Amino acid sequence: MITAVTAQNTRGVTAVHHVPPDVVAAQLDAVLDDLPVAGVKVGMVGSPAVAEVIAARAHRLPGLVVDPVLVATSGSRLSGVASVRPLLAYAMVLTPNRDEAGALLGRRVTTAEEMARAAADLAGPGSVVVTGSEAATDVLCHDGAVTFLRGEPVATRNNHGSGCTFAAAVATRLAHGDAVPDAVRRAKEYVTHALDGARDWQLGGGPGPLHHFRRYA
Ligand SMILES: Nc1ncnc2c1ncn2[C@@H]1O[C@H](COP(=O)(O)OP(=O)(O)OP(=O)(O)O)[C@@H](O)[C@H]1O
Ligand SMILES: Cc1ncc(COP(=O)(O)O)c(N)n1
Repeated sequence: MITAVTAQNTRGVTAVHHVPPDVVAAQLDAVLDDLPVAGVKVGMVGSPAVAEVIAARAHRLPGLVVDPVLVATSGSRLSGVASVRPLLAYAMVLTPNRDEAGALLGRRVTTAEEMARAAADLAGPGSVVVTGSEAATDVLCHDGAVTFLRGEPVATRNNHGSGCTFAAAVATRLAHGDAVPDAVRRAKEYVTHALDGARDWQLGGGPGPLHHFRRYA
């Protein structure tokens, strides 16, 4: 589903065109009315009206992973908190990074303890992973239990879309029937592998992408 068209490269976002809510609704209905949807990942939403369109169909969106995209790594604002809030109650897994968790809670989320508290406070019926970016330690709150997921930090500047990749991989594993903790663990392994595969790429003047198809290379 296209919710917004962005003009961006490794250095920044230069334009955003928001797709009208009725067109987003039509895209969703076109798929839901015809195809067996097994998993869904929501990234940049763009407007509260589009969030409402998605929320109104939440009962038809299995394995819903919500990545509350607010600001691009390059610093450009992509969405407001009001465009994410209507979806929180429906997320099977919510995947904010520290800044996004902080914006949703209205407080600083920086340290490991703050990440753990944020994951617990954001978790409701669904689970939450607060991601730790280059430190590679994420915090999962699932079924009321908080777990630290320690990864292997990859020394690279190519991390454009690491959070989007992670959330999409979680949704994919859920669609394959994994339980949430397994889906999150496998998604993290995939992201680490994809980051490592693009470690030395020189693409553009800013942070480049991950090697999503490394296993097929
Ligand atoms: N340099 C790195 N080395 C290892 N793991 C990383 C690195 N950077 C990010 N990760 C992992 O990638 C996943 C996505 O988290 P991250 O915090 O980067 O998301 P994000 O900030 O929302 O990403 P983006 O906004 O760039 O899409 C997490 O599992 C995190 O630990
Ligand atoms: C459409 C869209 N969605 C998400 C991101 C966040 O990714 P990043 O933080 O790596 O810039 C982005 N830049 N653009």
